[in-house]
Formats: sequence, C-alpha cells, structure tokens
Amino acid sequence: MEPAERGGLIRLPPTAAGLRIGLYGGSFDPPHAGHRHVAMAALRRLGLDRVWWIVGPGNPLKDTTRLPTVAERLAATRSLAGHPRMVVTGFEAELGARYTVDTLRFLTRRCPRVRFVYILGADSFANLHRWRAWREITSLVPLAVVDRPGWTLRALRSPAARTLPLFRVPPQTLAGSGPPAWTFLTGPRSNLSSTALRDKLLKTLDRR
Ligand SMILES: Nc1ncnc2c1ncn2[C@@H]1O[C@H](COP(=O)(O)OP(=O)(O)OP(=O)(O)O)[C@@H](O)[C@H]1O
Ligand SMILES: O=C(O)c1ccc[n+]([C@@H]2O[C@H](COP(=O)([O-])O)[C@@H](O)[C@H]2O)c1
Repeated sequence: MEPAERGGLIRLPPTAAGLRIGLYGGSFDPPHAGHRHVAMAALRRLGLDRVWWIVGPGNPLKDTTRLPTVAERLAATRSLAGHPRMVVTGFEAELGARYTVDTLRFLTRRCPRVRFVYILGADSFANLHRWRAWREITSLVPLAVVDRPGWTLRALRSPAARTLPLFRVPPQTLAGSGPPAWTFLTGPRSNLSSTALRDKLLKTLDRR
C-alpha cells in the first residue's frame, strides 16, 4: 500500500485553514540545542503559527541500523522542544513514509488549506539534489534553509540553489509564497551536531 493510501488512518496534530506550519523533519539522534535554535529561528523569522517536528523513521541516505526507536527519540525531542508553538510528532513512521516527498504529498493533499513550509539546515539543503524526487519537493512546499557553520557556501552554490535562483525570497514573505520558493536564514548559528554528541557519549562510556 502506498503511504498516501495508508494516510486515512493517521491522526495529525490539529490544523486550520490558513495556519502557517513549519515542518521540521529529522533523525534527532539525539536532539540538541541546535535543533531548537533552527525551529525557533524559523518560527520567529517566518512568522509561523506552529512548527511540527517530524521525528522520522530514519534518513534513507544514512545507515540507520543503530538508530534508537521512534518512541525513544520522540520522548527525548519532546523534552527539548517544550514551547507552546512546537509540536513534536511521529506520524511519518505511522504513515510508512521513508521519503520526505511521500510525507509532503500526503500532507498537502490531506490539508490543502494549510500553508506548509519545510525547514532544513544548510547541510541538508546542500544535498537536497540527492533526495528522492527533490524537484517535486520544491514544487510542493516553500523551503526555509537555516544556516549552519561550515555549510553556507555549499548550500548557496548547491544544485538546488542554482536551479531555483529566481525563487529566493526574504524570510518574512516565504510562508505566504506559493512553491517553488526558498529562503536562507542567516544570523546567529549553532555548531552543535548529533554526531558530535554521540561521539562524546561513546568516549565517556569508554573511559568508565
Ligand atoms: N546546528 C544546526 N544548524 C542548522 N541546522 C541543523 C543543525 N543541527 C541540525 N540541523 C538540521 O536539522 C535537521 C535534522 O538534523 P539531524 O537530526 O540529522 O541532526 P544533526 O545534528 O545534523 O545529526 P547528524 O550529526 O547525525 O547528521 C537537518 O535538516 C539538519 O540539517
Ligand atoms: O527523502 C529523501 O530522499 C531524504 C533524504 C535525506 C534526508 N531526508 C530527510 O531529511 C530529514 C533530515 O534528515 P537527518 O538525517 O539530517 O535528520 C529527515 O526527515 C530525513 O528523512 C529525506
């Protein structure tokens, strides 16, 4: 069964026509303050009503054999995200969607009057051309790219940026723009990463 067909059974957080919702997908293994920085920057600078953190079943481009369960990552992400406009969800796994394009097809079909925006870090945007049906993704929702140390130039010179030069808009107009549209959020940045945190944890355990 295709993910969109399974969608009838999926319960989403509450939505309403015209609501501006940022979709923030990730592995969150573990979640960290850099993730919170990304979500808060998008919430404030794009004028969003909500950010839905989508704790996914696993990045299809990464080795996910050691990934903790969605339930474990959901619990950790919920305790980090605590804010009235942040909603942490695990519906992508329930939907059976491995690829972001499937999640976005489902959401835009299910909630046609909601203004969705997809939020991603500069490293993810720099590699967007490796995602399944990435051109379709850019036709489904506007993209908010949050700068990340070491990735600014690679993001701005990426295949996605070079394919959509005329569709770059200022942050405050993104959520009201129809796709394709993208914006690049500069300003304070976070150099935290889950890989660094996992490495640190392993070293601490080794020393014991
Ligand atoms: N410090 C950060 N600044 C900007 N974007 C970030 C930052 N950390 C994570 N992101 C973005 O958040 C999303 C989810 O990231 P993810 O859960 O993979 O965390 P990560 O720190 O990048 O993990 P890993 O080191 O395992 O790749 C991705 O779009 C990623 O680009
Ligand atoms: O759909 C794809 O091909 C695809 C390829 C790479 C990453 N993604 C999604 O991008 C989001 C961020 O991934 P990650 O591993 O950096 O947390 C997460 O929701 C992934 O499922 C999606």
